[in-house]
Amino acid sequence: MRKLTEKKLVLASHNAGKLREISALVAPYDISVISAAELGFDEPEETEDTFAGNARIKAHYAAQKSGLPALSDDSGIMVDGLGGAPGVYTADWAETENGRDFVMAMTKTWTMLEDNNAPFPRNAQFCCTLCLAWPDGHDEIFDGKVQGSLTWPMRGDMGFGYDPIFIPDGFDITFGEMEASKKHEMSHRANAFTLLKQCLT
Ligand SMILES: O=P(O)(O)OP(=O)(O)OP(=O)(O)OC[C@H]1O[C@@H](n2cnc3c(O)ncnc32)[C@H](O)[C@@H]1O
Ligand SMILES: [Mg+2]
Repeated sequence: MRKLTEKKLVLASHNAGKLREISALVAPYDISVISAAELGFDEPEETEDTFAGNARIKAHYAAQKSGLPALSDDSGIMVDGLGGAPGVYTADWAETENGRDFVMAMTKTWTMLEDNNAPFPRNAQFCCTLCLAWPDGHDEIFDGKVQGSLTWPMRGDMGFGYDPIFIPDGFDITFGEMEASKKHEMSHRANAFTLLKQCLT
């Protein structure tokens, strides 16, 4: 496993919620971060059908363009009652002509469960794959998950994406109602980051 010796890292994501969370996770280390958007990079097409495949595309693209190591995050929610969907296509489910609409995506997810008469609890897991890639083509991949169940109606305006309908196991609040510092202790992203820490110390 390669360690990060460089003190500067590109965050290869265009999602403001992820950037906030990843920046907070990296903050205790002596590493300065800059996002792909701040560097003016466009978003590469996510053409793979796995989290790791798309995480690799994003991290290698930013590492090549910047000449710096880059960290990407590919993530999504897998709903048991929908056979694991939307999974890798979680962001795609929110796409509209006018940009992403997560209220619409959450409504669609819940409506499909209702239509399927899915049993309760409506279990789901958030998955996150982090990819740390270097300009020479080397990469390290780390996976994290968090189990929980879906609830309706939506609750809370913290977090982002599908957070308002996801209750992590052992809690009675949604990620949308959870303080960021708490989410950073136990989210799919935090769990993947715990493994990635080996590269930072
Ligand atoms: O690809 P980048 O630029 O990183 O940003 P993105 O939003 O397109 O990210 P993904 O392609 O990985 O799509 C994952 C989607 O899954 C959702 N998601 C991932 N992590 C989440 C979290 O912690 N809370 C809520 N929703 C999350 C969120 O809506 C994302 O848009
Ligand atoms: Mg994306």
